[in-house]
Amino acid sequence: MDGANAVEAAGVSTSALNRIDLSSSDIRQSVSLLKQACLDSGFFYVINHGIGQDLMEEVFAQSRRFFGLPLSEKMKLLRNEKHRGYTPLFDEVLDAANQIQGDYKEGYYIGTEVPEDDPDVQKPHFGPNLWPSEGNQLLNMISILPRWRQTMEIFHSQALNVAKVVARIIALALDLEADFFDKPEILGKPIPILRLLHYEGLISDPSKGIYGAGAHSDFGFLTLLATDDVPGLQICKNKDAKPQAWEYVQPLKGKSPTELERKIAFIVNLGDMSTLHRVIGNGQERYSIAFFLEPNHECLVECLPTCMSEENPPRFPPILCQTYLAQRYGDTHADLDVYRKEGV
Ligand SMILES: O=C(O)CCC(=O)C(=O)O
Ligand SMILES: [Fe+2]
Repeated sequence: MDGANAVEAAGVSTSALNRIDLSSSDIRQSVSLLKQACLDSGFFYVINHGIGQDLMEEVFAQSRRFFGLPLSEKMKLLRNEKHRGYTPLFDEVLDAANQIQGDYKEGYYIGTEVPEDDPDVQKPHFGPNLWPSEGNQLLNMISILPRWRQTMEIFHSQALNVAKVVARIIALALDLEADFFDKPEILGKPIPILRLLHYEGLISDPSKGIYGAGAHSDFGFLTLLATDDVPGLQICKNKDAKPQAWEYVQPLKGKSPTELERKIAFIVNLGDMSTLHRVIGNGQERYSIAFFLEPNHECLVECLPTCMSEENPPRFPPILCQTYLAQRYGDTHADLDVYRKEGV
């Protein structure tokens, strides 16, 4: 497969991931490429995903505008207990054992808009979003961030569609019916989380425990990741190897067969089962947009029927999606009391 042709770049090899073309009518080929990619690393590119380049660039531009605001303004939109809003530097610690301070990145969480009068608002991760133009009296954000909410809502909804299309190919690759994950109890009311990320121009130093993002696997079903042109994402295919070998995943701009413009491809990784990955800063500022698709709160996450047998029993006990997410978010994010104590 492509991945075998790793090329050397600045001392760290680059993993050439398979590309799944969502506009292709050859579904068998897509399934086979996805299956190979998942057996190899769980990472692949999705090209021709249908999200227009203009929208993609608008999301990056809006993200830059938001993170460019003074910290005092961003802190007014500090993440709440529903995990919506701004996460400052070091809020997340993805690899506590190897990091001195936490992730050298700031972020912004946006989820499904669930109004206060909707019964679902009781559920963790569900609630109203925090929007920069709202609840902020001191700064007239509307003039600074025009169309911010609109852009994010459109992207959130289109990314969810892309993720669901990818989920169908994953189902086929697992010898399941294409709509296996579309069942009401699995992706009927999923938890789709958009996260804008900004890495300042820091040079990481693994020997000193300084990382853009510490080594981790994601928490849910699958992640779509769009990045700017600055490299930084690295994967480690064998977490048990000593020493661990890390390879870069390069940003990819795929050429659409029907359009001349260059389109940003998504890097996809299979959530919790994904290969360990991290972000290494090279001194350049970097922006990325992550979209995490997690199943319904009450979905029982358990070994799939086609992935077990008598000789190969499930490796993990079943767990409710919301229980697992609560554990992982709790383990990796700062306690909000820290900020209360700081008087935010
Ligand atoms: O910014 C990136 O390239 C990766 C981010 C990531 O892995 C995450 O947020 O889970
Ligand atoms: Fe990740």
